[in-house]
Amino acid sequence: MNIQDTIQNLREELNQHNYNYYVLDNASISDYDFDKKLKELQDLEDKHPEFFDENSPTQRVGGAITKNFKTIAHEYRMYSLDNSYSKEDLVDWEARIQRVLGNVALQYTCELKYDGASISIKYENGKLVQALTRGDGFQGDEVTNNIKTIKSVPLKLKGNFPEKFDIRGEIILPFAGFEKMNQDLIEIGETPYSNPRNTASGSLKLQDSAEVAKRPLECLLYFVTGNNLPFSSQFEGLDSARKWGFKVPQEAKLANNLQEVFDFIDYWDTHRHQLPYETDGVVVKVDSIRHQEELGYTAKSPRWAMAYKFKSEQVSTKLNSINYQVGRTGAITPVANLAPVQLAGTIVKRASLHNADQIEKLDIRIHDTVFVEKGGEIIPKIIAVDLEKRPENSEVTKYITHCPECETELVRNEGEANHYCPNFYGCPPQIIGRIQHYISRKAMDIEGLGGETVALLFNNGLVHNYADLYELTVEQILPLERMAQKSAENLVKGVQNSKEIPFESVLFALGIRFVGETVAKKLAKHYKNIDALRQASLMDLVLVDEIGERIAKSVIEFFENDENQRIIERLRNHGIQFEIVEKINPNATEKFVGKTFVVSGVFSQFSRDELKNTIEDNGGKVGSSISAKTDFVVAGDNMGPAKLEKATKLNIPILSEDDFIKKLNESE
Ligand SMILES: NC(=O)c1ccc[n+]([C@@H]2O[C@H](COP(=O)([O-])OP(=O)(O)OC[C@H]3O[C@@H](n4cnc5c(N)ncnc54)[C@H](O)[C@@H]3O)[C@@H](O)[C@H]2O)c1
Ligand SMILES: [Zn+2]
Repeated sequence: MNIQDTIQNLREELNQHNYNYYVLDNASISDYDFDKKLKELQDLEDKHPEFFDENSPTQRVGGAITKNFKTIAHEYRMYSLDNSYSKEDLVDWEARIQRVLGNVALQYTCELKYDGASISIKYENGKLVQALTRGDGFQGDEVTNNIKTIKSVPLKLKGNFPEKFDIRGEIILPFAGFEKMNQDLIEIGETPYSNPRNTASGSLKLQDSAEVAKRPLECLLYFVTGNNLPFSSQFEGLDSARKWGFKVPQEAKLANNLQEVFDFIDYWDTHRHQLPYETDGVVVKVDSIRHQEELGYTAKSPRWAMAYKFKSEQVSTKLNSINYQVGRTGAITPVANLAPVQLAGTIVKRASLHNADQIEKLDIRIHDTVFVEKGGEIIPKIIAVDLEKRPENSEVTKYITHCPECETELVRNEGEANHYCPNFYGCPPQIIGRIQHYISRKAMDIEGLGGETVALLFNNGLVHNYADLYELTVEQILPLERMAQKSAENLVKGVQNSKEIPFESVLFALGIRFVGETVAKKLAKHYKNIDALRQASLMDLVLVDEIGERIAKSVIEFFENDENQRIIERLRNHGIQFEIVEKINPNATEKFVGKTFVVSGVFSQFSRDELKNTIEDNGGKVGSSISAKTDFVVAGDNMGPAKLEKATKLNIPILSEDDFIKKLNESE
């Protein structure tokens, strides 16, 4: 291949990766490999300036605009950052700067590099007016409504702010929130998200801002841009932004020379794992804005800033074997057993392999030497195989075809990543898992009974499903390992007490696939009792607010099953709550009887659920979409434009939150 073709191929390949990464939020190579290829291209282009192309990925910001949002041009361009991987790179950078500025003394602002999705937010007269993604740097997606749902983004500023400016920051998902989201997904049998960055970036592009509001996103700010700004350095800029009400991390430091920059880098290279969010490096910025202006920009990044990337914590180790775990919903998860190795402060023995596709994509084989990385995931993951160390007689991994626990043939539904064991009622880990879920805190909250005891009860033939729990006696339990009179009595008592648990938690406890806590609440509220839910048709179910076809089908399948019907009858005979107990609200009135409301947007004094409850408590109905039957629309902070248009067209009065409260307090 000649040089020109090599360059062309690299450009095409990198463009495809950019698309996967920025548009689909689904990278197909590691960042490390991506950066290596980009560097390779840069080197070739430097050596062969005759093949220069302003559209090369080395010359352009990698992101892209999507078609799902309004495209708007940035008033001030958004740039990327130059990368450095060593302190020598920074020394060279300072020398380049001093060639431009002369031998002036330089101060640097050092900041952490937050790993999320960049955002530019425009404020006018102290009010948030617009938020754009970086897009291709010239124009971005308008995601104002989604950004407004993030609690740390001020809608109104305080203090002495300029009349008009843009502020730049990063939308991130802190580890705790990310893990909670994943825990919720795992609980209902869904595949967890792969890392916080992609999840944050994907969240920005959701169409329904009410969905975005549920995600624990945060916005960390690092740069103010505009005309006539009231500060003359980056460090002062950060401080001003803090005073106007923005969340600007306090870790930023002013360094008086490169040595102090290195100290900052060294400190955070070891302490970054204690931060509540992910950072992949440090950003070093020439502090004086006058100097920044003098230095200017390349096609892709400012000359006055440099990202220093931490070496991602990677180790190589041997893959000894692959285990296949069966979850409570029957989903199969392959797990790699590794030769124990030290990584990011812990000893790693296992790594997630996700699913069959992942194994095939990376061509992971037993006895391979693999690279393991610890990112924002709960357990580390394998990112590549060291092919040079592959043993000669190595064989392609054959994914299992039968359940390792019950030997049933596995199935894989179209469009799903995981294989399933369909032996719902005979596969031990599924049975045990279902009972463990049933007794868990958010479900039936059974005190005196833990996950291990459930397994013990099952293995001793005492329970086969959660209805069996209610027939356990102290005499039956006592002979079990480590079981004393007192604990046996507590167990039986705990089980009996669970008869008080309200219907919505019972519905969650049943463990219907895709029916998590929130969905269970919705269904309980809508149908009021289990018989109404059991008789609901597919059509009927999907009409319930926020219930999609996938959930609806799963509910129907659950109730069609004879075994489930029998178990439910037994639970009913034991006195489990199968209908909602209406709370009597002393503030309830009849003032909204016969009126249908549609609620849209985000509110400051109510959560959406509280607002809906208030309407219902006062006799009104809450509709899911605007139609001729709607009497009022209650509009929060960022009602969707389509809804607004529809309401106006149909001449339906739109109430602000304040209007609604006024109406509520009006005498009848
Ligand atoms: N794996 C893949 O397929 C793939 C594809 C494309 C890009 N990538 C990865 O994405 C990265 C390149 O993306 P990029 O062009 O957005 O550059 P970048 O993420 O390396 O740096 C620029 C961005 O850093 C952010 N940032 C965070 N903290 C900041 C701070 N304190 N000050 C200023 N900016 C801050 C800003 O949003 C800015 O846009 C590389 O790490 C690359 O490996 C990977
Ligand atoms: Zn099985």
